[in-house]
Amino acid sequence: MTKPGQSWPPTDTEPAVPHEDAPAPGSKLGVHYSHCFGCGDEVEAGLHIQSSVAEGPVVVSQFTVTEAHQGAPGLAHGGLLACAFDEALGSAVGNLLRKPSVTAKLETDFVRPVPVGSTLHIAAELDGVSGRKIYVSADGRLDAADGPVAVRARALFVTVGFEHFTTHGDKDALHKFGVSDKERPKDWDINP
Ligand SMILES: CCCCCCCC/C=C\CCCCCCCC(=O)SCCNC(=O)CCNC(=O)[C@H](O)C(C)(C)COP(=O)(O)OP(=O)(O)OC[C@H]1O[C@@H](n2cnc3c(N)ncnc32)[C@H](O)[C@@H]1OP(=O)(O)O
Repeated sequence: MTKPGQSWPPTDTEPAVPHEDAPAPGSKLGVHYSHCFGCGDEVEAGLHIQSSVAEGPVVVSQFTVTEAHQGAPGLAHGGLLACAFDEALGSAVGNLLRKPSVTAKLETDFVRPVPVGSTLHIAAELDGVSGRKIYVSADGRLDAADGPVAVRARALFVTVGFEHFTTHGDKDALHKFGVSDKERPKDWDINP
């Protein structure tokens, strides 16, 4: 998406201001969908990422690499690491801005190998908003919040209407996300 040295975000943006109903710093974030490969508790070989809100427009997540996540023997698969970042970045966008949004572009830099048994500490920060476009980036550190950086990611999310999920996915998507028609206009900004 961006070459080394190119500025980020790649366009003029407004600051990303958390929604007034966004969970407060310190809040633990629950599973957004039990069958989500990133966070769902009903996906046995999933990533089981756990996230919470930090200070600033930041969400911190932990992902522990298991044998189910290998590429090379004893090492995490790069595509699964990208998946972990998609989830962590999406969690920051969805929970802080409370706008239904999807990943349009995801860029990852793999800086160090990530062994099975290690825990990635991912800090995802909202970098700016330009209309429907939300720019967000993250660092993943090995085994501690101040450990060495193993993976970096940058992404563009694009805000969509809830019909994106009900039209292209499951007609009961809203219900499965735990978003009721009644709360939707108040709690979710769907007309950016
Ligand atoms: C999941 C949300 C749940 C919500 C409710 C519960 C919340 C719980 C809280 C939180 C947890 C969430 C955790 C989830 C984590 C995982 C997220 C994923 O993996 S999502 C699946 C993968 N992504 C897709 O399947 C998208 C497929 N693509 C599309 O549907 C479309 O292409 C879409 C919507 C991205 C854009 O299509 P258009 O027709 O609506 O809009 P156009 O005009 O094409 O794009 C808008 C702007 O974005 C730019 N843009 C679009 N794609 C771009 C790209 N690849 N690179 C650069 N710019 C791009 C365009 O140039 C345009 O910019 P200009 O307004 O003209 O300045």
